[in-house]
Amino acid sequence: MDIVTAQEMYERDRVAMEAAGLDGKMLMENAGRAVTYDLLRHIRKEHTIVVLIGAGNNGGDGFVIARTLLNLGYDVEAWQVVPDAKITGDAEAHKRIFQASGHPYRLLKSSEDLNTSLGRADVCIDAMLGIGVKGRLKEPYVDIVRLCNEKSIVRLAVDLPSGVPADEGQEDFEAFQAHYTSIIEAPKQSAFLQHTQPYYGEWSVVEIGIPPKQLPDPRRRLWDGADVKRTLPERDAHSHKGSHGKGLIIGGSPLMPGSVAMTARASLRSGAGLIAVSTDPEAIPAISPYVQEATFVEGRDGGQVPDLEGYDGIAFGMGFGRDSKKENVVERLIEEKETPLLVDADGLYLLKGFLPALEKREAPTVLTPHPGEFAHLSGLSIKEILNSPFSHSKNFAEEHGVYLVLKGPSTIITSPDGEQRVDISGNAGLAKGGSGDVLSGILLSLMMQTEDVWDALSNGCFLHGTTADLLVQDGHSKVDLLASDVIEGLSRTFRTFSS
Ligand SMILES: NC(=O)C1=CN([C@@H]2O[C@H](COP(=O)(O)OP(=O)(O)OC[C@H]3O[C@@H](n4cnc5c(N)ncnc54)[C@H](O)[C@@H]3O)[C@@H](O)[C@H]2O)[C@@H](O)CC1
Ligand SMILES: Nc1ncnc2c1ncn2[C@@H]1O[C@H](COP(=O)(O)OP(=O)(O)O)[C@@H](O)[C@H]1O
Ligand SMILES: [K+]
Repeated sequence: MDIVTAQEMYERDRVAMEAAGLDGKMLMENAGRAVTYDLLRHIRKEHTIVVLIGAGNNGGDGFVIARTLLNLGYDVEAWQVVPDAKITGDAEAHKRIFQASGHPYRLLKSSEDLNTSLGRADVCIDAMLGIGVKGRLKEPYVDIVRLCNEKSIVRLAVDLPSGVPADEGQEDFEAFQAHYTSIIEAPKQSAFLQHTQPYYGEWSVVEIGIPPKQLPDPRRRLWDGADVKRTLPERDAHSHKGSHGKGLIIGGSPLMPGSVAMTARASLRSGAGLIAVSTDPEAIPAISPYVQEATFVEGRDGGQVPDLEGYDGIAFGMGFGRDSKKENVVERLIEEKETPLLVDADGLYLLKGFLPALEKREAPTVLTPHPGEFAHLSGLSIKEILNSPFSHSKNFAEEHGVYLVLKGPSTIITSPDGEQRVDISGNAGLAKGGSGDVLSGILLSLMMQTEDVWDALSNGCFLHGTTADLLVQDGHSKVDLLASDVIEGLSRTFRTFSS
């Protein structure tokens, strides 16, 4: 499923009209009807419904929705919240159809009247503003949004909760707080950002007849379970341990042995053939009982770098420490240019001074920062990153020729040529030390089992988050879930998603 900006969405409407001959009124009818049937899942026959209709095409959708609900026999009050003169174009055409169908609407004169109406209602449908919103809401929208948000009422939004910008990069807004949003055609960037996503509530996407084959590719999409089923490699019956990758994990220290232990165990639980660990010898007794299948390699004494040859993939950094004396390891890893390399956690701090050298590497380099680590690497503030994660990730990945996995509730995975995939699996049970180490292990393992690093990373993020979701659905809670539970839960997720 594509993820679009407002501009890209307008472009889709244009393509539908010019290339396929659909006209705007037809699209609005399709949109309004599709949204109505989607919203009906949240409405009961005995409910009283208020539909709020704004000035643009989102308001036009509102007239279609109100008409469809009235035709179906629901108890609906349609409120046009702007003067008649503001309803123009396709929206005006649908207003005429609404009236010609014998349905009345109420015109907002004072918010007192609307307040009374909302006070009687069970459900409020926000068809005021969509992707056309510019800047902060003006009156009368601010007042109405506040009234709706303070009422104990089911709040459903059409396309976007009014006031929420469609695109990243805008933080100054006030908006309708939806319990559920029925998104038209494709999710907008703001459905995935920390500061705007909560306004959507739950959401899903309705199809309105725009022909997919005619559409430009935004090179930004949601990665879901169907994608995983389609791309996760099968395990060949005649395979041997060498066919599934021999991985090296460099990390851990006497005070942080657990991180590398979890990475190694997660890697093996995700199908890696062999895993070797290079760590401080003092940490080995703490690691080996937890992951008996792993071997240990020498070479961390006195700042020595282990032998890096003969591996199908290397993961570096978890629990390693940030002492700059250890930077020699980074230099050596970059030189080992033909082996895929994943860098996480402390490794990302040590890597910062060597970013320009990454372009020498021939095999893929994968960086897996959370926003704090990405801020350190990029020199941006965490706030800048959270406000515009799509563009900052893209710029960074393209500039340094790396795969960037920017972790969070919506994880954005960017390829060196700027294509993006978003994984929204996972829950706050993962907001705990160790979750990232487990993810690194899964990613290392999947990277070694396919030529397609891009799919491996996307699948790894999905399997990690989905495992946490499955564990929380049954057995665990978000409070008690541990990173090590996620490792043990992988078996169920692989059973579900492997063919
Ligand atoms: N052919 C199309 O273009 C289709 C559009 N659709 C709907 O149309 C929406 C986009 O339509 P529009 O481009 O008309 O945009 P909107 O419906 O978001 O409305 C734009 C209007 O809001 C006003 N406005 C903008 N910012 C404001 C602010 N901060 N405070 C107060 N008023 C503000 C503008 O002056 C303009 O009148 C989509 O979100 C979707 O719901 C659907 O009907 C499908 C087809
Ligand atoms: N609230 C959340 N919802 C969904 N996923 C989350 C949430 N918090 C964290 N995660 C996921 O958990 C992992 C945490 O990684 P990271 O921050 O590196 O943790 P650590 O370094 O403590 O192991 C990432 O994959 C991230 O996407
Ligand atoms: K809306």
